[in-house]
Amino acid sequence: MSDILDRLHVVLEERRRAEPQDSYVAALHHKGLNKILEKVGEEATETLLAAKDAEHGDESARQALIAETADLWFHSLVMLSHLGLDHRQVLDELARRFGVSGHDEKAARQP
Ligand SMILES: N=c1c2ncn([C@@H]3O[C@H](COP(=O)(O)OP(=O)(O)OP(=O)(O)O)[C@@H](O)[C@H]3O)c2ncn1[C@@H]1O[C@H](COP(=O)(O)O)[C@@H](O)[C@H]1O
Repeated sequence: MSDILDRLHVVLEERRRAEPQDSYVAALHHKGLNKILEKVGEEATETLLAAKDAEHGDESARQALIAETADLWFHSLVMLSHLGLDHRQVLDELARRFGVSGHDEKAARQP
């Protein structure tokens, strides 16, 4: 799971230097933090609406919630990238709360 975050991170870093007309992420960086935050807010709202639908919904409602959550995570990663941060600091923080260092994180996930 964190492998895909690592790979996406590499792409997001490249997009900070890309031309806005060539890439959605580069266009977001070009528009600036306020636009990125607007997208994070939009995706958060869409995610909570999808969660309400999924509560008593069918499989397609559950899939829609997964897609909206992916949009929210993705735009949150763009926000972190815009500010010179990335998923590794967030995973380290979660690991700290879980009572392990980032280094021990994989071991802690073993059943
Ligand atoms: N994971 C994603 C991803 N998830 C969602 N999105 C985009 O996020 C947008 C979602 O916003 P909306 O649903 O509001 O759609 P929209 O109306 O088109 O958006 P706006 O015009 O309102 O900004 C869509 O345009 C999606 O295509 C993503 N765009 C890119 N990625 C990843 O980022 C990488 C780099 O993307 P580019 O910068 O486009 O090369 C890609 O290889 C992907 O791996």
